[in-house]
Amino acid sequence: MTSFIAGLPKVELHVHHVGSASPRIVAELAARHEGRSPVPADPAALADYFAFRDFAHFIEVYLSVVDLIRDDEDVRTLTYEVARELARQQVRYAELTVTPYSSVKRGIAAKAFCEAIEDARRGARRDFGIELRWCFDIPGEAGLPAAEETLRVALEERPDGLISFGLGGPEVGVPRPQFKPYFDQARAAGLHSAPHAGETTGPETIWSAVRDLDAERIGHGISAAQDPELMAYLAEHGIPLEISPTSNVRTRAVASIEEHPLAVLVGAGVQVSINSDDPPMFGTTIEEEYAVAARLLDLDDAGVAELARGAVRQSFLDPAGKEALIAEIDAYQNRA
Ligand SMILES: O=c1[nH]cnc2c1ncn2[C@@H]1O[C@H](CO)[C@@H](O)[C@H]1O
Repeated sequence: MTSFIAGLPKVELHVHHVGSASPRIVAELAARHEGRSPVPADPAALADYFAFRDFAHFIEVYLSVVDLIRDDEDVRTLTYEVARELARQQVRYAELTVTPYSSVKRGIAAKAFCEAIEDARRGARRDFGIELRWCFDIPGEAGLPAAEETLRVALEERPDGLISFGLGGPEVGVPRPQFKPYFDQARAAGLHSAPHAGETTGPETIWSAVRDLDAERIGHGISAAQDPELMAYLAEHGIPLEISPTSNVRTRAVASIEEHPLAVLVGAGVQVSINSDDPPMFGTTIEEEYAVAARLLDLDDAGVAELARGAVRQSFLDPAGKEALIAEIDAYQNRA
């Protein structure tokens, strides 16, 4: 199964930009800012630094890594290296969650930021054969000013790879309805709606994401498992959940892998994709997440291939791109 997963052509629908920086890259950036950052400059020390007490602690640590990214060259290198690591694991297409607000606030001009990620996108296609798209997310903890700025960068810069609009960060104390006008404008401009909801709060946040933000896909959404009516709604309306099992354990949203609700959601007919979220921070990879999902769902190789096909169908890729990827998965599964 491990080698089947390793060779399987895959897509990633929920993976954060800065959260994907490898320990080597994080340590290199930390060394440049030594004495001015809590992030250790030794890759070996990062594993301890990435042990999270709870979700709030995770966000605190995440933002300390964001703080290491100071100029557009950092953004270019980070993005290109993230793509290299995804492609190495046979990820053919990834929708990367990018938070322009965090970089603009730290002094990187929006235009330079967007040029850097677009350079990396073209370079990654040329050098690694991977297609990247962007989900620009509002960091929820920064509230409406962040929503305003994220929408402005999305609409004014409109990088070619931009495909969706998101909302991340903490959910407690960050009600979703306040973001409705921003999602409405993003949707009107042709962007897909893919907010986080129900990662650290209950099903009511997912209902709100669906009703107020017109969500077409939900980041995490695991608390839907507590609400049969919501699961039926998500199944009926074809609103998939982007699931990252290890992330939920590492941020302590779920007490243990055995208690992860993935099987409950799938049993209720909800569409799911399997994703890595912030792989080095959670000590995981997309390959490992597929292995965990196979265990939780008791899947054989054919079942795992079907998970990968489901993620392609749920992606915001164009129909021809989806068809090509599904054909590639079929060919891999049926290889001699
Ligand atoms: O699992 C996650 N849930 C919510 N936000 C996350 C997660 N991983 C990374 N971020 C990132 O946290 C920042 C602060 O809001 C945002 O940049 C968001 O993309």
